[in-house]
Formats: sequence, structure tokens, C-alpha cells
Amino acid sequence: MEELHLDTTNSGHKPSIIIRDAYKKYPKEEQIILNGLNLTVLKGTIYALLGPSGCGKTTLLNCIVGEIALDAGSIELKVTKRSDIGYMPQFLSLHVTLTMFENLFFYGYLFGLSKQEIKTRTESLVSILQLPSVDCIFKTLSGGEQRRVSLAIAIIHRPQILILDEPTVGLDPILRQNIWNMLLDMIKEGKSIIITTHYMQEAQQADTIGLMRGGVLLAEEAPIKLVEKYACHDLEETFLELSKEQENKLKHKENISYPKSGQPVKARFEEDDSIYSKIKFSAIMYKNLLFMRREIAFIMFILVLPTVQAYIFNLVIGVKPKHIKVAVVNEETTLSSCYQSPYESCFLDENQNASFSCLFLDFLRKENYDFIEYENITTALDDVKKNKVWGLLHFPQNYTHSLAHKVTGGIFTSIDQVANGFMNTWIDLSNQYIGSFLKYDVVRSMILVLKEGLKYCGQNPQIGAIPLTFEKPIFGSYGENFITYASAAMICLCCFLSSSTSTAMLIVTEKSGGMMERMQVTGATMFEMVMSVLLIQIAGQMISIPIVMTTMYWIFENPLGGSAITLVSLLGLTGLTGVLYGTTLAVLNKDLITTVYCGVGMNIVMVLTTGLLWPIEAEHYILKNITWILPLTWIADAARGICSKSYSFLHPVVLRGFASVTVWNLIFLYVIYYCLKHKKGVAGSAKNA
Ligand SMILES: Nc1ncnc2c1ncn2[C@@H]1O[C@H](COP(=O)(O)OP(=O)(O)OP(=O)(O)O)[C@@H](O)[C@H]1O
Repeated sequence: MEELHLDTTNSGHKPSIIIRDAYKKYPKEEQIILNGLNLTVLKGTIYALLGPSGCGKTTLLNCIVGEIALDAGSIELKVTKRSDIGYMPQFLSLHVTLTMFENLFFYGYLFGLSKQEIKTRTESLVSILQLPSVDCIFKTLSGGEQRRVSLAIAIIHRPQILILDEPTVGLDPILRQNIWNMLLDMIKEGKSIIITTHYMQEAQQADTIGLMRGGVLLAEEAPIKLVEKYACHDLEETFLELSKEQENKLKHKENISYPKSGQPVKARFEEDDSIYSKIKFSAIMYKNLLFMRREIAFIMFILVLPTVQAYIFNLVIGVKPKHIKVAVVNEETTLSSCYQSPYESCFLDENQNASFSCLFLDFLRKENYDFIEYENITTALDDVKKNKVWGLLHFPQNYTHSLAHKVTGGIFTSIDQVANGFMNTWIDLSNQYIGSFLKYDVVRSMILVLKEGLKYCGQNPQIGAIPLTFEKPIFGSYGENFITYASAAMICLCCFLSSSTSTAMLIVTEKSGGMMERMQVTGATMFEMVMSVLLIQIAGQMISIPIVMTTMYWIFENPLGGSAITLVSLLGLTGLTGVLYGTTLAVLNKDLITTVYCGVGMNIVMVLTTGLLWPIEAEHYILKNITWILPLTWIADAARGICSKSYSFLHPVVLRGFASVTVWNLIFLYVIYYCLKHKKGVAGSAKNA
């Protein structure tokens, strides 16, 4: 079928958009969306683009505004600046937590309008489009109101070319007519308008109708001429006729030739070579700050979450379990008599009725264990198996006397006395942590109580000691618990996790909601968006890092042996790694779900490999040799060195941490720069949301 070209010779209007031989397929898709399409929009006219759903109208409009490229063909626009274009996408792609005015103000600001101009234009658009109060939060508006706000945003800067993708869908007939009246007024000022619509009736008011099907325009004519030409009653009938004609032609056409992939063809504007404009950056900064003011959860994420994580960590991790229930079978005395008669005599003296088991249990009770007395071992063990108690301590009859014989008689002690001089223990080790605490406390208490007992008896306490000594530790102290080891890795994680997650969320929400795409049509760039988020996050880090450090080292008194300045510098760079990592995730991923999966997955791996939960030295040897590559492994190692070993900045472990964080920051910066430069995945679409 021969394609119809609009006759511009006698119309008196000059063309403002000329598209010739346009071809378009989406990557990895077989379907041809535009198949050599030709379209001409005249200045000072309304062009209504009609066609069945999925025929490629939105794709064509996206090519005109420079959002996507044609595979072949040409796009000629008689305007040079992006601000000469006004675009209303099919999906609203606006900031739902901002008010109507804030949305209008943001777009007006992006186009360089002054505050006064924006206010005046807003007042006039509110009246023409019958909009509600400008202070309403966008998401609280009805669907129709939201569409009208979107339309107002597209025209706030009085563009020369207006591209509207289904602006009247879902609106009542009166409002639809108001909008058409407004458009008819606009063309009197010489504007050119392309509008897509499914309402054939309203399209009659357009100067030109483009009937699109199968990637081409079946006709491009004034509505009355079109109907007359095909001797039909209305546009609908004309469209059916033309469709049938196209079907017949296609039956006889054998080979559909699609141009070989060449250089993509994109509509270009003056500002397209610049990645930064002060006005656009300020507008994005203004919008991001407004967004944060509305989204308290987001501010909490940046400022409060790291501190909450540090608090919870200190209250939960490494704290010794209390009131652990332990069964006691004491065949030499009862628990109640132990409590009633505190031990006051030497256990080595056979004439005294001293009970070493009482001395031991009294000591262990002060370590916060609760004892339950049992008649015999069998019933006690039954309760251990039923998880009623965590273990059983059994003292045989004559335990104290037998122990005394063992200590005083040495090699002359009888076999029975050796056997009776043992306290027998059964421990439930199914929970390694509780079982290990119990085991450790039982052994430690026995050594200490034996030493104390011997001292009381006037003997050398070392007789009761096991034959080895532990000298003063080189680093740390014997009383230190797990938390002091883990705290350094934890503070690194606190700075990294919240900054990476909040950055990724902020950017990817804009992308997946189509806001980024809509902003890009105005000439705003992803670079400006990333810069704005970076600045906000860096400011957030400057507030949150001192608070987290105060929590960790002042409130909970974790050890900080080295320089606080070195640690703050390391944490600042770690926070920056988080921000850059979050940005990288957001730039590489188009939608929220994939970003969340990637973020959560990587974060879990990093948490497990920082040595926070288990020493890196204990990792599988293959893993041990590769986990150092991950961003946090050497950083956490350096933080541990600063905190518990007082390493200075120049210590190799600390230097290695700083080198690692710097290299990672440079890698992420490069990936971001590369993606922004080559525009890889920088724009998402509301369709992905
Ligand atoms: N990003 C994309 N990737 C792959 N296919 C796409 C993409 N965007 C659109 N398409 C496909 O291209 C075809 C044309 O889509 P388009 O949105 O341009 O149609 P349309 O005419 O605007 O439809 P409607 O009137 O329903 O809005 C559809 O089959 C759609 O599935």
C-alpha cells in the first residue's frame, strides 16, 4: 500500500516535525514497531495520532522527544532546545509524595522559569484545567485530576511543540472538551501539537489525523477530507476500510525488508552534549530535599538507622545469657542446706562438715545460673532431654572428702576416692552458645573455687591450678567478650548498609517510576540526579557517623584504642563506598525488585565475610582467598586493628583498609561514569515499575 504523505504545499503551514522512513524494533524483540513510517506535523496545527493499542504510538512519540532512537530513518524537528518541547507521557511519572504545586514548581524550575512565572502560570492552568487546591499531595488526587496535573506540567513553560500521549483518557466529556478548547487556543499562537487518543470523535477536531497500523501510517489527512476520500460515514469506518486494504496488500507482499542495523537515529537538542546545568541540578536538589522532607522514613534510614543498628547490636550481640536453668543432683548435701549455711570452714579438714559442692554452686549461682534440684540422675537427664534444663551437675556422695584426699594424698589416693572426687556434668550443646557459656563457667568456677578453698585452708592456691599459665594479653583482656571483637566490623556495616540501600532506593524509584525518563525529556541528566543524591548522602553521613561512634564507643564503651580521627576517616570513606555502591546498583538495574535482590544478596555476603559473625581465619580456604576482594573485608580488618590493637594510620593493616576503600570507590565511580557516559541503563520506564 502506498503511504500517504501530508500535502503541505497549499496549507500555508510550515512543517515543524518531519519523520521519514522510520524503522524501530526493541532490542531482543522480533516485532517491528515502526516499519518505514513517514509523518509530518505542521506548525500551528493539531495532529491526532490514532491507532489500535500496541501499534507503536508511544514508541513514536518517545522517538520524537529523544528518549529512544530509531534503528533507521530521520527525525527533523524545527526547534532546537528541549524547553521548546512539552511532553505528557502515557504514564504520569510524577512525584506522588509532593504536592501538586511542588510538582509544577519542579518542572517549571527545570525549564528555567522564575518563581513568579511559575506562580502565574500555575494560577492560570488551575483555572483552565479545573484543578483542585495546589497544596494537595499528588497521590491524594483522583486519576483524572492527576492526568490534568500531568498535562499542566507539560505546558507550564509554553513549549513550541506539545506531545501528548492520551491526555484525555478517563476524563468526562466536558473536561475533554475543555482540554481540546485549550489546545485549539494554543495552536492559534503557532504551537504544534501531537496528541494520541482512542476517542475518534474528539480527534475530528484535529487539523490532521494520522491513522497508524502495522508500523506505518495508513493515512495522514484532514479528518473531513479523509472520510470523503474513502466515501465513509466517519473516521472509524475509514480506519476499518484502510485496515482491510492494508491486510490485502500484506498478503501479496512476500519479503518484508528491514534495514540492516546501522547507527541509531535520535532526535537531538542543543543541550544534549552537556551533562550538567546549574539550573537543572538546583531543581533536582530542591525536589530531592522536598521528597526527603515528606518521606520521614527516608531521613530515618539515612540518619537514624545506623544508630539503631549500633544500639541493637550492643544490646543483643555478645551479651552473656542470664538465668540459665541447670539441674543439680547433690548426693552429699541438699541445695537448701547449701544456701542456709554458707561455707565457713576448710574443706580439707575431715572433722569439719564442710561441703565443697556448696562453695562451687554458690560461686556459679553468682554467674547468673538458676539451679533445680533433682533426686537422681535419671530424672534430671530426662529433663535435660526435654529441654527443661541446659545441663546437669552431679556431686557424688563424699565428694568433698574424696576431693580433699586427692589434694592432700596425691598419688596415695584410692581409686574410689579419685572417682568420687569428680563432679560429673552433662551439657546440652545443641545450642552452641549457651552450651559453651555453661561449659566455660563450670570449668572456670571449679579452678577459681578450688584456689579460693586452698587459700582458705592456708595452702598454696597454685596446688589446685592446672599446670599452665596465661600471661598478660598482648592486645585486649581476658574478660573481653565477643562484642568487643565484632564491634569494629559492625560499625563499618552500619555506615555501609544504610547508605547503600537508601541511595539505591532513591535513584531506582525515580527510574522505575518513569520520573527519571520524564525529567530527561526536559534535558535533566542522570549525572545531575546522581550528584544530588551523593551530596545529600554525604551530608547525612556527616551527621550519622558521629552519632554512631558516640553510641558504639561512648555509650556502650566498646574499645577504641587507636585514633578516633583515623577511624572517622575510614568510616567516612566506607559510607561513601556504600553510596557509590548503591548508585552503581541503581544505575545498572532498571527496576526496584532487581535492585533489592542484588542489594540484599550482596549485603548478606558482605555481612558474613567481614568477620562480624565468625573469624575470617576460619573460612573455607577457597573463600578465604577471595573474600578479601569484597568491599568490606579489609576495611573491617583495618577498623578492628584501629579499635582493639591501637594501630596507627601507617600500620600496614590500616593502610590496606584505606587502600581497599579507595580502590573500591574508584571502581564504583568508574562504573557509574561509564554508564552515565554511554547512557547504559540510566533511564528506566514507568512500564518497569
Ligand atoms: N521497552 C520495550 N521493550 C520491548 N517492547 C516494547 C517496549 N515498549 C513497548 N514495546 C512493545 O512495542 C509495541 C508498541 O508499544 P507502544 O506502547 O508504542 O504502543 P501504543 O500504540 O502506544 O499502545 P497503547 O495505545 O496501548 O498505549 C507493543 O507491542 C509493546 O509491547
